[in-house]
Amino acid sequence: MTDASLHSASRDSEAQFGDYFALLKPRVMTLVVFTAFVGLLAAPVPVHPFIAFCAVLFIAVGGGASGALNMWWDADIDAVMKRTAGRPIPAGKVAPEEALALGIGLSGFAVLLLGLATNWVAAGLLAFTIFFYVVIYTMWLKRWTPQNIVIGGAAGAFPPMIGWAAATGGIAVESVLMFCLTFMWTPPHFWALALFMRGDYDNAGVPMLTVTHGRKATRAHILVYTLLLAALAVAIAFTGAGGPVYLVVAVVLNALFIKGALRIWRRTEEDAEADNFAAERGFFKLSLLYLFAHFGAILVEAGLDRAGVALSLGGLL
Ligand code: HEM
Ligand SMILES: CC(C)=CCC/C(C)=C/CC/C(C)=C/COP(=O)(O)OP(=O)(O)O
Repeated sequence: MTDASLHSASRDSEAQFGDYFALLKPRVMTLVVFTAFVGLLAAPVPVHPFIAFCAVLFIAVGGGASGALNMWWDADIDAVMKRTAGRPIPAGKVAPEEALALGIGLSGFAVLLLGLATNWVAAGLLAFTIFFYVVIYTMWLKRWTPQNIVIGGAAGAFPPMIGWAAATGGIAVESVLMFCLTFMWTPPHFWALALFMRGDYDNAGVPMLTVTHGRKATRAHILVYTLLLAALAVAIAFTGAGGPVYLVVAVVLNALFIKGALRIWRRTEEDAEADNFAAERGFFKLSLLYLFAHFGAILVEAGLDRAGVALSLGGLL
């Protein structure tokens, strides 16, 4: 924290439910929760629908709580970035200590109830993910190194492993592959946004790659990570998590993603200024579809596997 005064600022007006809800970063968490949901349903262990619902709910609450803690700690930099200046704390709607209390309270609630509803491996992973995002990424890496999101991306990659652990009580090759896919996806996802958010991170003094190494280097980094991601994403088709449907989705989306990354790499700042970063904005949107479609395909493959097992069992009877 560089500006302690923000952390003790008082509220301008009465907070509404929507202001507290906004602290949970609900839009980002939808995709996070979807990956956890896929991790849970892709596991080869049937889970009672009510337990599955509770598990996904508690993972969502834990994720949201980590967002509130991130906003509490980052209130000073959020206040100077255009994209985040309207968030509940810098906007004076919610007092920092309220966000802190909400974040800690919901984190404890989510971890405890996930443990009681499923098992303590899943609850431990959820606690570790919250810790990683809040302490390792937000409090330490984000303001220290341009590798912040490469290492910190691990936080966003754990949810499918939490889902899988909720169903099985453990960790498996498939859940580690889902982690790796999300982990490799995070840098291109975020750096595309950093390119078109231009001055925000400079103004806030956050050492994002765009600030420390410039936009040209960031464009090259996006391309390299996209190529590595594509190799991994297509290889997953030939593992227990993949299959023919996944392969088609991965080939199509990775071809589009590589095309987008190549286009971004070739562009100069003048090209980007001329069309207001259209290619970079398009690539960021494509990144969201990319992850959603890959996890959707993993879910379909798990469903097909189960249908196959049911059919062969039916044949035996
Ligand atoms: C450390 C890793 C990550 C970083 C630094 C990052 C950064 C960001 C940022 C700064 C935004 C704009 C957020 C805003 O609207 O205020 C964003 C948007 C988004 N991110 Fe990420 N992200 C990361 C990981 C993830 C993960 C793992 C997921 C999902 C699995 C994800 C899903 C999304 C979604 C769905 C949006 C769009 C939200 C909207 O529509 O407004 N992100 N990301
Ligand atoms: C289950 C569980 C605990 C899930 C956590 C998932 C997780 C760590 C998601 C990270 C996504 C995210 C909002 C990054 C924003 O980075 P930032 O904080 O630097 O972005 P900002 O500038 O928008 O605040």
